[in-house]
Amino acid sequence: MEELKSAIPPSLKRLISESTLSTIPSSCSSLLQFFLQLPQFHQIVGDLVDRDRALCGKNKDAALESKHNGNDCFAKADYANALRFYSKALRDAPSDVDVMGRNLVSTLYLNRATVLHRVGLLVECLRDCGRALVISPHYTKAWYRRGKVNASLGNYENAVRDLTVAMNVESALVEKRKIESELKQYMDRKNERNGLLDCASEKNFNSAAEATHTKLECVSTPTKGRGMVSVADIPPSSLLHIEEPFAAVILKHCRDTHCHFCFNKLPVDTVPCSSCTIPLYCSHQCQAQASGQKAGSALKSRHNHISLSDDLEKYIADITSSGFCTEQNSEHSHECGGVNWPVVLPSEIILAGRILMKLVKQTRHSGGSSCVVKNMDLCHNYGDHPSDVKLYLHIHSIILLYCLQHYCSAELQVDGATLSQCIILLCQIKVNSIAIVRLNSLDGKESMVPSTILSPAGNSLTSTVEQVKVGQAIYSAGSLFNHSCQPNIHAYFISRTLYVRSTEYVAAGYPLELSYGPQVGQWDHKDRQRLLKNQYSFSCQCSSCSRINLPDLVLNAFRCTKPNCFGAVLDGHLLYEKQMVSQCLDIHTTCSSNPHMQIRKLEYEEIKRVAQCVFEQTDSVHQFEPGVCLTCGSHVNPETSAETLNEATQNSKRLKDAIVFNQVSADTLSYSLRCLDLLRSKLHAYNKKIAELEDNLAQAFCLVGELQHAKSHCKASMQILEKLYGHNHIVIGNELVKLASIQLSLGDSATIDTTKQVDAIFSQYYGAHANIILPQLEYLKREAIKLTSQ
Ligand SMILES: C[S@@+](CC[C@H](N)C(=O)[O-])C[C@H]1O[C@@H](n2cnc3c(N)ncnc32)[C@H](O)[C@@H]1O
Repeated sequence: MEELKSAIPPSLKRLISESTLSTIPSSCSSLLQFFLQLPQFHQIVGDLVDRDRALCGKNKDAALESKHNGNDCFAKADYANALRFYSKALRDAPSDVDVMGRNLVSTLYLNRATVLHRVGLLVECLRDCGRALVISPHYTKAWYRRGKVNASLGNYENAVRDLTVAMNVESALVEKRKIESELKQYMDRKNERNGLLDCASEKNFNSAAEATHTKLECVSTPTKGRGMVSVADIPPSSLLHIEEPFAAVILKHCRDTHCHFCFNKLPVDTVPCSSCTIPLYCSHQCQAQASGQKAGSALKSRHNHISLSDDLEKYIADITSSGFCTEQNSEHSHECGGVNWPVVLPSEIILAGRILMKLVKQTRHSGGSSCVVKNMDLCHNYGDHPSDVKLYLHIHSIILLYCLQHYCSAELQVDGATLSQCIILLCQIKVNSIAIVRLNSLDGKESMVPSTILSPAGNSLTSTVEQVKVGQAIYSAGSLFNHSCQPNIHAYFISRTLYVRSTEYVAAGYPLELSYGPQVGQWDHKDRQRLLKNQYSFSCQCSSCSRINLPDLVLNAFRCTKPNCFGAVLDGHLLYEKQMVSQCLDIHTTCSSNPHMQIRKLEYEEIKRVAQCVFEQTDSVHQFEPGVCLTCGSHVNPETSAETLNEATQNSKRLKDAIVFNQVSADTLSYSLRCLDLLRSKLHAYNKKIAELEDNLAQAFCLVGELQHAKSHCKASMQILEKLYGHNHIVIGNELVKLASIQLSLGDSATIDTTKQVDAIFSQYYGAHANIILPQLEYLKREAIKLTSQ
């Protein structure tokens, strides 16, 4: 793309940079005309769409080579590599190739199932057997393996059914006899005990069913365009909104780790797309929903002179037909077949392609004749984008439409009008797309494994959770929620479904606002404003940005050197308009009458304590000089403090590296403790840098097995974060998870109270879904109860 960009003459670049909403069609047409005469353009488009140059297509030879390598590794009992090679072979294998009379894909699934059985991954093994049978229902070895693994799971009823089918489809007499004798053993055991449920179902788990009972309304706001309110008062933790995405796409860095449809972490038994090597799915269901392909042909027992009971017929039908097919949701079909553009172009462009194709299909289904794609009812701000973004939008719209045209040339014209709509769509995506996130355990464990947190010394890790962005999606109604730096609602995801829940009491008609990223306590006012401007092109007008907040004053502040003064010394200029100060003063009176603002009342006294003078001079614009205490007016030399800060920041980085590489030495710890003393002597007690270092020290002490120290540093970090975020914020919930895991390792009876606090916060943010979002929670609760009952 850089090559194309540099070929554009300055006059055309100027035309694009000066383009407005009404002139985009003509600037697009001019750029298109220019590109059409440019040989590099045709070369680039050819590389992206030409099937002869495609690198992501199925490849029989590559699949056979990986299969061979997998077999070698299996023979040497190198199961980890055998698994890797079979998965790679599955990714490359064309779906219609037979090797030695057997479909290659089903053979590979069974080979992988055998490895999974060997390494004890029984449920995964059962699923792979099912996948082999969906493709080859007469595959004796797959029925046989299925029977064996069901027996290993104690599920003798299904083991008997599997071996009965295996025996019936097997033609060799010797083999039949062998199966028969095993079948007899399983029948005896079946009679002895009832087995577990067949847990190889490919259906998605059923998330705690909960309905929304709150009626929301889209209203027009004075400063933020449209916004959402509730028609009635809402208690905390009410589920307000559930929505499937209009379109969604996985982010590039998660392509090999997360399912391309539901965005959950991939299991070891991944399911690749059946027509290209790009997407990986966690199940046949996700594969079918993304590609609109239906796998499988049922075993026709009657035609094969096999006589089976009705119960067994139904059992076979359940296993051998994948049963998943939704043509409407086939979001990947236009990207499939091995062409390169879905891998090369940025995720937001792929998302735009998915939306355009969905709109084209909707037009087709409704019998619409227009070939021009209509726009979504979403806001955008084309005019506010800088020149380089406008150029990027123009170039990528042309490229994208050329790529899509190869799939549906009749319905998508590459002309000024369609290109203009594509650009608007890309702008809408920039403003309205929502990042799909997952809570990940930083110690690399999805769920808390007892040994990692219970070891009393050495290699003990706290359970640390962080949010990771895995996908990007457009939710039509979800994008009507505005942003607040102190949000009163919380958005989260189960698979790709968006859930929105209130986190505090919200009065009827009061704006329901979530956080697009930066929050009070995390960043100060100017950094929040800068990020929202850069990323979303708006100046935040939320209530927290319109008045003084305690976190904004102290987050990056130095401490006052005068004894007993708790005042903050700012690190840079801070400008407060009169209105922002008086709004804060008003809170004191407003709070008493307004129940949903009670929490602000609590903050008021604290703000006053830290920044008295702000409240004493309410008659002008306040410009605070750096280096002057907000409370007593004493002077502090910010330069010497800044030096200390730099040194401490360097050390924090070293400590973090030592934690990542598990190389925490006594020297690193004692040096970090000296830095902590230094930070505490120079920075305001609520400065976030102190919290970060305390947090790192907690983790470092955990690693060397000094859990008492780990506990006190964890608590010290939390005390600061509570001042910055408030007691019930989800950030505090995450900190409490760490504290509870340390307390548990210490056998500390306080664990039960900590887990109760974690439970309360997570329930407020996730309601009945808390245990799904944070599987560690259930474990912590159980272990804490055990501890108290000992
Ligand atoms: C996802 S949309 C929200 C719905 C939007 N207000 C509408 O009318 O469609 C994001 C846009 O809403 C506006 N917006 C959201 N939160 C805002 C805030 N705190 N301050 C100012 N504008 C905001 C900005 O124009 C932003 O680009």
